[in-house]
Amino acid sequence: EEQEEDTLRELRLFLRSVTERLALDRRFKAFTKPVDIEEVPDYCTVVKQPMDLSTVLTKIDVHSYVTVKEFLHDVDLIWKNALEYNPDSNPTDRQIRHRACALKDTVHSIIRDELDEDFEKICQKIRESR
Ligand SMILES: O=C(C1CCC1)N1C[C@@H]2C[C@H]3C[C@@H](O)[C@@H](O)[C@]2(C1)O3
Repeated sequence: EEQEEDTLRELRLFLRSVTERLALDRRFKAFTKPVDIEEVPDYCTVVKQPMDLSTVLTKIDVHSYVTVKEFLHDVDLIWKNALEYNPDSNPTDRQIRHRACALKDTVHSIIRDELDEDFEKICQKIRESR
């Protein structure tokens, strides 16, 4: 009902605010756009579900997320994909993994600091009802 749409509108505003902060952080520039599969032809053979911050913003706007948990699942994909595709001990891979870990830790810290657990509980009830 209308109250549910009010809740989901507030969820989208919160998720946009979090995602935009991440996208503005220079450490996370490599995560802002999809990996260019013309530049990296084997990427899709290694990474089964590519994800990036611009895709997360699009998913917010098309109402793909009904809970913060679903949003965090996608941001965690960005982190896991980066570790999976860049596992080696060379400085480039290490820098990507360091930044991926910072992305994951930063988003979880923002959520812990700014999300009311009762709000997420209401979102979960809406998700279970659909
Ligand atoms: O995994 C990624 C992105 C970094 C986080 C997401 N890429 C795979 C390629 C390997 C490495 C160096 C460049 O070849 C560049 O194309 C990529 C992009 O970085």
